[in-house]
Amino acid sequence: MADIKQIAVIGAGQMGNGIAEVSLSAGYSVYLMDQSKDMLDRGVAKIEHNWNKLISKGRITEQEKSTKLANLITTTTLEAVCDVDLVIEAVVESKQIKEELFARLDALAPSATILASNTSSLPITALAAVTNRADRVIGMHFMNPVPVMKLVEVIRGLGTSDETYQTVLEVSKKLGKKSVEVNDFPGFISNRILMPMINEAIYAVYEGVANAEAIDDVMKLGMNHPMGPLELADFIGLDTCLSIMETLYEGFADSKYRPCPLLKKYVSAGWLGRKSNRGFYDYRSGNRWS
Ligand SMILES: CC(=O)CC(=O)SCCNC(=O)CCNC(=O)[C@H](O)C(C)(C)COP(=O)(O)OP(=O)(O)OC[C@H]1O[C@@H](n2cnc3c(N)ncnc32)[C@H](O)[C@@H]1OP(=O)(O)O
Ligand SMILES: NC(=O)C1=CN([C@@H]2O[C@H](COP(=O)(O)OP(=O)(O)OC[C@H]3O[C@@H](n4cnc5c(N)ncnc54)[C@H](OP(=O)(O)O)[C@@H]3O)[C@@H](O)[C@H]2O)C=CC1
Repeated sequence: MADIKQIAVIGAGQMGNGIAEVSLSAGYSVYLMDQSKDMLDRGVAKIEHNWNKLISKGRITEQEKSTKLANLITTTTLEAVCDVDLVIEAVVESKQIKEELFARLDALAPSATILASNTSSLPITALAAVTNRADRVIGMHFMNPVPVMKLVEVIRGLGTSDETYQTVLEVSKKLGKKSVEVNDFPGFISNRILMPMINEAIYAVYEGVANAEAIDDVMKLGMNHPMGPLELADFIGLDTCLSIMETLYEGFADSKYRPCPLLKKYVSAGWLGRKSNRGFYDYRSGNRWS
């Protein structure tokens, strides 16, 4: 099993900054890379905000926060981050972008480096196929919000070695997560089950069965879900939800996964949920409407 000391996280969006946060808290040295300086600044601000909350609750000290922050390096240059033991990719859910990135990572990183993807649904085997290290490519699928949710789905590509799998299990454990082993099929377990429910809730809005609030209330009050499916879709990001549905639809060639036209419409309008302040709810003035 490889001894992991340094982790590079690629993509500083909501998942990337969460993965960086838990990695720093577990004592790893972390590089956080994004193509946008603004996203890096926002990512670090979110990590500091979370730690400030923990300080105010007396769970960590200012000194502990400073020590963890000293182990973080941010950069917009991929070349600057590749000399690490483990890379965790968390860029947008696009097969093309991720494959291009994995090919570049393979060219830049030492041959022993493990390349993990936080993809929600895309085939790990196909990402591995653009590299020359299929045995060291694996899925490491965290849940949102990363600091709170206990699960990591660990997805073995066709060529993932047992050593890579065991190393990633050990890292997940050190991050305080419970791992579940999953084989490489579209949407894995989590999104094969969650996303059709969200898509069905969107169909219910589209067909005028009820408004978003009513649908969310049914699932929260009737089924004890912490968030209703539409609130959760806004939280995940409607662009990500659509990409996942498209992967399921294409991957299984089954019409039961057809993305709802209303979801497509919202994404094409730039209504991406919380991250764009508008989705099934309006977050622009702290106001929410469906
Ligand atoms: C799409 C994919 O590929 C996979 C996915 O991730 S699917 C999405 C999976 N995630 C979910 O389903 C989340 C469902 N929602 C929830 O579990 C809850 O609403 C929630 C945990 C997000 C918030 O919980 P809540 O009780 O409504 O709010 P709140 O009281 O503010 O927060 C509870 C705790 O979480 C913490 N928290 C909430 N959001 C946080 C965040 N973004 N970062 C860090 N901590 C956070 C709070 O600080 C609080 O901590 P303490 O209990 O220690 O004080
Ligand atoms: N949202 C969720 O609930 C979950 C998402 N995931 C998965 O995690 C991944 C990230 O999702 P999420 O964090 O929500 O997305 P976000 O949109 O919040 O963040 C993605 C980040 O990646 C950056 N980025 C895009 N292309 C590159 C690149 N080539 N190199 C470096 N950075 C890049 C984006 O920058 P810019 O804005 O400049 O393009 C953005 O900052 C996706 O694969 C998603 O499916 C997994 C679990 C849960």
